[in-house]
Amino acid sequence: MTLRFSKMHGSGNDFVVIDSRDGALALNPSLVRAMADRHTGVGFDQLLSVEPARDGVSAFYYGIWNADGSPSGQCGNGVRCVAAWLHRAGALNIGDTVQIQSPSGPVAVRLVDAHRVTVDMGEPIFDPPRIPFNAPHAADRYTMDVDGQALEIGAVSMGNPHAVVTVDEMTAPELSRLGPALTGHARFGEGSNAGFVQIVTPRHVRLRVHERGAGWTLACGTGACAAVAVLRQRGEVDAQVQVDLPGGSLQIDWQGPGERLWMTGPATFVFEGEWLDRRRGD
Ligand SMILES: N[C@H](CCC[C@H](N)C(=O)O)C(=O)O
Repeated sequence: MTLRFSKMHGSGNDFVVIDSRDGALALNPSLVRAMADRHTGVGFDQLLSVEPARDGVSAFYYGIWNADGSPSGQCGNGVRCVAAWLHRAGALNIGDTVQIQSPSGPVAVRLVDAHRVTVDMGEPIFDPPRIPFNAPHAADRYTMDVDGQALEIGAVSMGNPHAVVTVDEMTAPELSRLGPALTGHARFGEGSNAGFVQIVTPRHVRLRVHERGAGWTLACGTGACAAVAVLRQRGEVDAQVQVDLPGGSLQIDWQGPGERLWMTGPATFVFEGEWLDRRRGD
């Protein structure tokens, strides 16, 4: 079996994008894990499949698989790459706005240029059962035991679950322990992406994310959205925030509760390739 793919990244969060607009692609966790291997496979944080829309109104559907083979509901850096991929495939023009269906619902993308995309990510979700996060009611912060340490977190969904922790130092050594512990914390029923955010000014933050299903990544688009949503709900950042991640910067715009959140950032092509899957002997 051979699979053609595009290798892309959004601020260093890297992807394999596969064209399944004919709906023929049959992925499974073991194939995803094999392709994700950075020694014996192609290597990626997530695999994204471009498929026919399933809701009858979006232009396309896109599927999201983490490197460990688990599915996700949303991928901020990934949907920007899908938009740029569609432009390169001749299916989307610069300046156009088009709705793309994700596993957690539709988002609207607009090509600013061939390598920069703005996404209407919808409204952040703070209602615990919809994150899902185990709490009696929604709050702008929760204190919980993480690996023996009392940690104050924010919890929000951007179509996928996020925990957000404010830190004074991005290089704090305990982050390497707290990241995985928070990602697998039992209060997040489906796991979480764990973001550690330092407020530089109300319009500028730094962020590192330990992603569910992928580990520490160079950037996380929904993580940037989640961090701004949590901090803005607390009144600690402005409506427009630059989020600096290890792999690059994203621009997040959110007026506040009840409003939709917008993310703008890059989408970069790296190479085109063909996956020669010899595991089946073909
Ligand atoms: N690891 C995430 C999916 C990818 C999110 C991230 N790469 C982004 O850009 O939003 C999850 O399991 O929910």
